[in-house]
Amino acid sequence: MTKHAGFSSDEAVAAVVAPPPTGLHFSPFPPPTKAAARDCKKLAAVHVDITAPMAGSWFESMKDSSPRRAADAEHGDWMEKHPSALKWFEAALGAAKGKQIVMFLDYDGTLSPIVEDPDRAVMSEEMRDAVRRLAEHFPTAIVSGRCRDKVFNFVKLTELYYAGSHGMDIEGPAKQQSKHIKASAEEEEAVVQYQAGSEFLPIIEEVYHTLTAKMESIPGAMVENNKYCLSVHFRCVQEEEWNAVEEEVRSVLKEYPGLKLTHGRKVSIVSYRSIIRFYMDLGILSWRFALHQVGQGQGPRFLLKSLGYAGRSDVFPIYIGDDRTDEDAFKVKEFLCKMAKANQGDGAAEKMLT
Ligand SMILES: O=P(O)(O)OC[C@H]1O[C@H](O[C@H]2O[C@H](CO)[C@@H](O)[C@H](O)[C@H]2O)[C@H](O)[C@@H](O)[C@@H]1O
Repeated sequence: MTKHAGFSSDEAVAAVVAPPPTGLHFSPFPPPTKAAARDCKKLAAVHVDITAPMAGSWFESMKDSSPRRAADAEHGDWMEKHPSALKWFEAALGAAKGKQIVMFLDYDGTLSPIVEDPDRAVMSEEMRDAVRRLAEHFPTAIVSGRCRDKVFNFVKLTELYYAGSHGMDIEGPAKQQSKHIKASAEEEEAVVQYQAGSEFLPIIEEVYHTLTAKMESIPGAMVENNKYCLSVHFRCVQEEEWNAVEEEVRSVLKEYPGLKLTHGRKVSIVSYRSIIRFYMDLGILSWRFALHQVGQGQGPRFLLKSLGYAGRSDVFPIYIGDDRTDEDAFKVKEFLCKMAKANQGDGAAEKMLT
């Protein structure tokens, strides 16, 4: 498999949002694995408690976040736990039949190769063309941890939705530009927009400066300002120094108890809400609630609403991503499915996700 041909990638973990379980609208798809069930149970432990002492497992888990491509036993084990959704491609096609597909694509590591310098994570023309063609057929959103402007500057396709800063900052095409939205004449000029948590911007900015100063003493470490969240990169830091990076980040965050810490691929992400909550707000993950009418879903379900698909049961969202933050999204999806099956309301889900 070519790393960046089409939407497949040896490193990518692609998730196809499962149709509703039996008794509601659909049967489980793809078949749940034991590993997936375990991951689902670990949901509450995904985010880092910065007041807790640094666990030794942090280091191992960080190494795992950039899986090796070599076909060794460790890699085989990783692949077993993270099976490619392409295995179920035919089944996915079948399950999507007659439904409206909505595409959610991660940027780094999915549309662009992982590189040492985040500013050089350029997307190929071939990939841009593939996304362009995809968007001709399905409403398509790019979901990224990067700030929205930055990811737009990489992708440069005006017909897409962009959910930057893990969904805290969303902008869609003017409705007249989107063939997927049925807009009234007055609405045609309107640009779909959503920003949340602007009151936290000064704090994020302050922490950005503090962390940047702290990282100066660690060769290779770098802080990226993604507006609503920050990424502390350590891809270019010697492995022996990774703990130093983590300790510095945690010591700064102790002064800001409201801020959350999440880990991606050789990156520590600082945000004012957990990434899982970002995705809840984005609406991808409230999908099941809309589908099953189990609860009201407290997130704005922004993208789905603006596309006019909220509450519809004939929609088939597909989310493709490669990072641990994307895995959060997949885990929540599994979790919501369980909640739906257990017939518990949104309130319970929200409580467990906070
Ligand atoms: O959720 P994502 O959109 O995947 O955001 C996660 C981080 O992606 C970017 O960092 C990753 O890609 C870089 C360029 O290839 C690489 O150098 C880095 O090690 C990766 O973690 C982005 O630069 C970060 O801001 C995001 O947090």
